[in-house]
Amino acid sequence: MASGSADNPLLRVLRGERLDPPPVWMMRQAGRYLPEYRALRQEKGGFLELVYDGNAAAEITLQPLRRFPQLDAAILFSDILIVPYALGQDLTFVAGEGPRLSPPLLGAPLDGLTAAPERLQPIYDTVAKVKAQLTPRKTLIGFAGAPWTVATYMIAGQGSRDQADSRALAYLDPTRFGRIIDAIADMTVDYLSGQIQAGAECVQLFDSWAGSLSPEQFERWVIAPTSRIVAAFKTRHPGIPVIGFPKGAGGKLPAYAEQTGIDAVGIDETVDPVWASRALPNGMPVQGNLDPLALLTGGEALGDAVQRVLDAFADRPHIFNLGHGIIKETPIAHVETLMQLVKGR
Ligand SMILES: Cc1c2[nH]c(c1CCC(=O)O)Cc1[nH]c(c(CCC(=O)O)c1C)Cc1[nH]c(c(CCC(=O)O)c1C)Cc1[nH]c(c(C)c1CCC(=O)O)C2
Repeated sequence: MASGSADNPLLRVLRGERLDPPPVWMMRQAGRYLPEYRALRQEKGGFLELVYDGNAAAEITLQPLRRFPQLDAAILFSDILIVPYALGQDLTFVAGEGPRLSPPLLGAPLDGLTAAPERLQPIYDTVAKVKAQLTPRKTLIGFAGAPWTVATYMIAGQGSRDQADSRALAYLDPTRFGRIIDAIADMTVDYLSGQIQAGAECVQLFDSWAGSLSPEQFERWVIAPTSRIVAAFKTRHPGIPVIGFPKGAGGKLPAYAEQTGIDAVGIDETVDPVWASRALPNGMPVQGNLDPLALLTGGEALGDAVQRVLDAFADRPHIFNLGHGIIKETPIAHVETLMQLVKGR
């Protein structure tokens, strides 16, 4: 099933080739910094309405590629919190406040939820719609949240600054916490697999809160469940690349890269790319790590920051990306400049 990567830059790099210029995409490239996204969101009412409208979601997935022809990949427009929704929690997005999941698992048992895997089906339809409209040179990236990050939302019922409730539960009742992690991991394997069957060509696991765990807890709740997901996924889809993005992992990145079975590792903007290039396994593709604030700011600082990233990864397979999602106030003109800086005029 390792479909033709011959003329597809992102897949070539994910399979270990170095390309100059590198392929480029941006985390959160479909979203609020684009006026065409804001217009559709206004029209359809809310974020979840967009995700569950296949035509709208496919259109939003493709919007950034229409505007920036240099982009090498489309990332499915959806959200990591669709998995908790499929596990039976209610999901809403409160304007200006972010996501809410109920009941929060801090006060309610997991087995009180009724799994609803049919809530994933519309997402696969979106994937198929996007795939049908993409040229073979552009890669379609599927994604899911990693169990630790998803668990922090399920337990608190919303985003939380330091994930304290989840970290405490993990110490207090590791058996109960482990059951939550396992339920997320199982659903995630099905979810990623469904995206591949529908036409996605690689997947990324977002572990946005990996940075809040102590080394032992990181081992137990980031590395171990990620390894299980990757192993199960690879059994179903041998040869399909997995990108792992453990945001904030810092010095724990080499262990993550070596032990989880992922094919490529995403690094955030706090990681020194020169260190990362030396410390990460030889030949492993690295994705990152322009500071989203440099992109927001633009000007000379942006040019310098882009060059530092390109230089640091000159000797290994590299996928140019931001260290985290694009900030919604980022001017379109700065993204155009970034594309020219990475790809040459
Ligand atoms: C933690 C997390 C979430 N979602 C995601 C993460 C992990 C990555 C990260 O750390 O940024 C991942 C995500 N969310 C979204 C995508 C789509 C694809 C893409 O990257 O372009 C992806 C990959 C769309 C979205 N997901 C969300 C929006 C904004 C919706 C809107 O207001 O229009 C988009 C475009 C909403 C969302 N979704 C989530 C939050 C906390 C919020 C509200 C805060 C915010 O608005 O940024 C959970």
